[in-house]
Amino acid sequence: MDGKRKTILFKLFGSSVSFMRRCLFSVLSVGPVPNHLAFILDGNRRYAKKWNLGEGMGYRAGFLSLMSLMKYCYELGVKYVSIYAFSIDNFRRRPEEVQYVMDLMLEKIEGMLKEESLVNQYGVRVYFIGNLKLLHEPVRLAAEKAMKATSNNNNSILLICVAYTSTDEIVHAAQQSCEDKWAAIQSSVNIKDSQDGEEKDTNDVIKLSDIESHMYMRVAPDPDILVRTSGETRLSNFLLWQTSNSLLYSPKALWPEIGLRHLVWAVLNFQRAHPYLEKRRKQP
Ligand SMILES: CC(C)=CCC/C(C)=C/CC/C(C)=C/COP(=O)(O)OP(=O)(O)O
Repeated sequence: MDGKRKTILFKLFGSSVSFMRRCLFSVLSVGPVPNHLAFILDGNRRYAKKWNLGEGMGYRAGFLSLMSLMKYCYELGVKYVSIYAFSIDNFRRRPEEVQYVMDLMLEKIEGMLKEESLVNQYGVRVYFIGNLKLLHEPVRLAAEKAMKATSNNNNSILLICVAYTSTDEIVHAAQQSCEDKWAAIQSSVNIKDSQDGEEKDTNDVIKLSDIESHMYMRVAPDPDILVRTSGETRLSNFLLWQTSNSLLYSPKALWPEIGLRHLVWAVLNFQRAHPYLEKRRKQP
């Protein structure tokens, strides 16, 4: 078969697969579609080992899976996708491994800024979530640039958790809330001193809403589903505050092996559990 025919056949195959996927999503959309999916990308190094690849290739394969899954999520109508891309604990890995992931991130973030990228194709707004000061400088700058460049996109939201752990997020939010409260108390004392007026209500109790308004994840609702690949059933310090009513799904597949069937299975399970999850959410 000559090259031209092969290309035509390849394109035909591609468009019929995408047509069937869209039909499948139309059927799935008859039930409730999750608004927010969160993923722990586990098993990249094991994938590389399994296929005798260099460790770095595991991460590269992981990035490709991430792109396909994001595409499926947005086609299905999921508005928010969160990923655990690098935890604060991951900085304790071998320096050359950390450097490899940072270089890969830099390369991929720069790719996101290109016009033909998935992010621009689907109108995705990107947030980098976490203690960004811990990132290598070029990655932090690229992350800030990507957040700014996509700030007018509003079809879907991608939250990339890097230099993130839940405990760090909670401590940060608690510290910020205390600082705000302290500043409010100070300013009310100053007003009282200068005006010698009526005492202002300076409630010095920190409320749940104060903490929540300082969480890094405040820009998104709580996840409906949390997926952790490679059969692990631990949360590993990811979104501990936000997942008390999320459906947890832990397929055996390593992250680079995750695909459409896992997404469909997760959504079907969510739809089955939906009445119960909704009831839990409405409880005060
Ligand atoms: C720009 C952007 C979002 C890039 C993301 C790139 C990417 C795939 C990062 C994954 C990093 C990571 C530490 C995954 C955990 O798997 P693991 O290495 O712990 O695998 P293991 O469980 O087999 O050891």
